[in-house]
Amino acid sequence: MDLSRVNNDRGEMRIHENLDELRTDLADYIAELSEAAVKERGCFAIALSGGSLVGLMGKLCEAPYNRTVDWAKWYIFWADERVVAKNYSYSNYKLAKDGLLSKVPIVPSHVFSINDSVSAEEAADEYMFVIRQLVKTRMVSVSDISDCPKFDLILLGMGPDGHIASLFPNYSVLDETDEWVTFITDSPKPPPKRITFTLPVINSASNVAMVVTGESKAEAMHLAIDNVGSDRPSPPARLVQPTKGKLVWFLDKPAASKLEGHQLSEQGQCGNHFVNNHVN
Ligand SMILES: O=C(O)[C@H](O)[C@@H](O)[C@H](O)[C@H](O)COP(=O)(O)O
Repeated sequence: MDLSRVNNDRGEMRIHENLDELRTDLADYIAELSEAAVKERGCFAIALSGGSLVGLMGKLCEAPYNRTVDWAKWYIFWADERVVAKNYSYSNYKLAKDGLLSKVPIVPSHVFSINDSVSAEEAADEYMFVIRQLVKTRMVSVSDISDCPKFDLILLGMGPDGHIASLFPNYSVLDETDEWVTFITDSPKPPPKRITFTLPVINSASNVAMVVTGESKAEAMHLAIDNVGSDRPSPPARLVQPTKGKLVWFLDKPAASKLEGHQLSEQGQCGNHFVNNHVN
């Protein structure tokens, strides 16, 4: 696999030559984390997002992963969800069900989708209650420095404006520290009503993967990673900083194209952030 890997204070960057290689690397990464969590604590608590992410996880439905992953031990959540009916094309649950969950032997009672028949506020409260029960039984671990749930893996995409989950730039929910799950009713990306994990929950996870592809994300990636100075906007993605967990960025070259040092590393030289380390 032709890939450049770099570690810096913003996590590990994995920049892929093409989407097919990114898909394989992402499937390997998720399968390895699942195996480690099942070995260590008997189950794997994973939170998904919407957008292109589920499509990029598609290799998990294929050999060898469809047979080797211990699907019965997976407990599935959503880091954010649109408050719409589950059969509606906007639903992140439907996206994941159609693209992944219906194709592998997941236990239906391990799939924790939101209540879509109540208000966004009630859906967020109920979802927090559900997670609280699972933390009590340790199906979801708990952070050792706060009372936050510690998911084994939270998978996030990023919008061109730098939003993650349903935490959009300049929204007050970015400052929410009391709740695990909160809501908005005026999302700039449709549909308007959404629930979302808060930053303390995201940053308490054992592992966070940011999966970001396409040139439209290049500027937001630059603002999320590089030291751009306080006069430039700081996108929500910059606030993803797991306290004790590990952060990995899965990028394609267009998404990475504005990162400092990327062009230099493309020419085989060392940039500020990038040292080419080709892994086979
Ligand atoms: O439900 C949602 O809208 C998402 O969870 C959202 O945060 C998404 O992950 C990003 O907007 C990236 O989406 P793309 O990968 O499709 O650009």
